[in-house]
Amino acid sequence: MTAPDSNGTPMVRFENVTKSYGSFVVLDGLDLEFGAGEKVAIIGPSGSGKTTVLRMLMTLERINDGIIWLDGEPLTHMERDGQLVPANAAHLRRQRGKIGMVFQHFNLFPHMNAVQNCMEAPVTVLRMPKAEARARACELLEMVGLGDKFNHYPGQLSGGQQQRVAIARALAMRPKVMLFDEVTSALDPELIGEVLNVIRKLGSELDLTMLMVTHQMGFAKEFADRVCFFHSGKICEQGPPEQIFGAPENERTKQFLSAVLEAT
Ligand SMILES: Nc1ncnc2c1ncn2[C@@H]1O[C@H](COP(=O)(O)OP(=O)(O)OP(=O)(O)O)[C@@H](O)[C@H]1O
Repeated sequence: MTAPDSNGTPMVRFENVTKSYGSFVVLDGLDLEFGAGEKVAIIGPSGSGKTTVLRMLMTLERINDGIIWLDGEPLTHMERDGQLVPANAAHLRRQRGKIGMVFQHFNLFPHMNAVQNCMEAPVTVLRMPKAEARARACELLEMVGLGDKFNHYPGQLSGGQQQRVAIARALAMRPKVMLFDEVTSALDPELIGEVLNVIRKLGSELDLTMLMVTHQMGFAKEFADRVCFFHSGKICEQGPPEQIFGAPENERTKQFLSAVLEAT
């Protein structure tokens, strides 16, 4: 189902990944691939492990077993004396820069304006010259429709505008993969559309691998090349949106979708 890149290497590969908190197993031997440029929606009930998949990919926490690969290189591991060993903090930091993540809460720096928010990581992490980082920030803010808000501080922006700054900020690191974790959940209903429009635009204009945990089934159906339905830390069913939403095969998928669609 994945769209491999020209070398046939998936952009992301989870290989037998397990994540536990104490005795509670959240991801249970997960095998999963995402192709270069692929748009994937991750859906499933609360607590099924959707966010954990993104957090493990972002290396925000360590996995207990297995390995995650990014663009053919070990993400969670590093090579030492010809062996793959768990990555050290410096390796994780370097790898993390290749992945952009946008969260439910925008987490912008309140004392920085929109341009400064987008410049901060490229300057401090990538050591990008300030003029270049500023030009890139402006270009990205234009792309997310905030060309007239360069000097606005988060407190002067609506939730939807702040989330669009957060998207521009993540893109400023030139990530290979963008992760979106319920990015519209904290927004007032009338602001959701503007953020989804930006994601739609990025999907059509940039050749980025985009993984999205979402409860917006309508958007998932329209946007995703593939939908993965999670249940209890495993993929229960996956396939093109027309299959998952139109003719789901698994009983759990059917139950979940009928409950969600009934509630909307
Ligand atoms: N730091 C943690 N410590 C202990 N348990 C955790 C921790 N983080 C997540 N969990 C548990 O792991 C399970 C999976 O959480 P996760 O956030 O991945 O689910 P989710 O599918 O994204 O759910 P939701 O749709 O509600 O966000 C949940 O039962 C959660 O309580």
